[in-house]
Amino acid sequence: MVAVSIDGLTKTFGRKRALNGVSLEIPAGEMVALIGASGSGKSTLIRHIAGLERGDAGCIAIHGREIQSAGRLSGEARDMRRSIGVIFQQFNLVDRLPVITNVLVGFLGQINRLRGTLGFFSRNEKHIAMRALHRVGICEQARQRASTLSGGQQQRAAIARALVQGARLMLADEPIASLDPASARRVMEILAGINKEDGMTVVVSLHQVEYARRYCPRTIAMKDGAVVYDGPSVALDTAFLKELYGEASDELILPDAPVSDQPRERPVVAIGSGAPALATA
Ligand SMILES: Nc1ncnc2c1ncn2[C@@H]1O[C@H](COP(=O)(O)OP(=O)(O)OP(=O)(O)O)[C@@H](O)[C@H]1O
Repeated sequence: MVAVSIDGLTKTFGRKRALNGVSLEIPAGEMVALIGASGSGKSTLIRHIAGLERGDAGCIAIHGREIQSAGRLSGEARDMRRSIGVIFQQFNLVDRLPVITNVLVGFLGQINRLRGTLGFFSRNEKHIAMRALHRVGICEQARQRASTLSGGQQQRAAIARALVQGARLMLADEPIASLDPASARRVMEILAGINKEDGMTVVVSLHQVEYARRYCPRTIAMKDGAVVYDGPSVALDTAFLKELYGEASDELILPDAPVSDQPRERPVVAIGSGAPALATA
């Protein structure tokens, strides 16, 4: 089963072409990193996959169902969003509410509106929410206000909410950008664990390539709204990354990136060629 299928997606904001003919497929159960310099189009792509933004042209299907095509959202988009968990850099929790309530919000698409508005959740729903918090390692903080959690804990609560939602596809937009290295590793380990244990498809945009290499077998790199690399993360070499990130490369490239003649095993799109090039293994 293909989790995400994108064909010829284009998006322009004013004169800025944020997405330029993006086409790609992500099989269900993969964990994929999305990398690229600031402004390359990562967040815009994630928002389109999530059905939160409409493209100008092209289409996107999630688990074989079209969520948008030629600038129109499908009538099923709202329903489909339930199977898509989205995590943002800024956690998107309600600060004044307890952590457990924030996680229970994940049920809102599944229960009737009145019950959701009044905040009546069943024993079983509370049990599921506690299990999700246990899974991300913060069940002891369940009764605390969300605002009292550390950044890493807040991000873990956001992941728990996506689990409760019953998502099959997790889109994480720079989930570790504002975390210290230890918290960032913990969040990435949780995402990798969910991917391995539940077979959840995970697409995660990252600034630092080190995390892509460590946790994601596949990396998609973007530049100026286009996919310029799609292949194994281990094959990302220093020369390519310097070209991808330009001046920012010193901050973003892992120190032990392999040398440029590292063998590549999968088809890649190379910077500058504009066309897919089959690299040799
Ligand atoms: N709502 C918007 N209105 C106008 N321009 C936008 C909008 N959203 C994105 N853009 C522009 O589209 C381009 C891609 O932005 P996007 O946020 O997707 O990049 P990014 O790779 O996620 O960057 P970063 O790593 O800094 O978050 C940028 O030039 C950005 O300014």
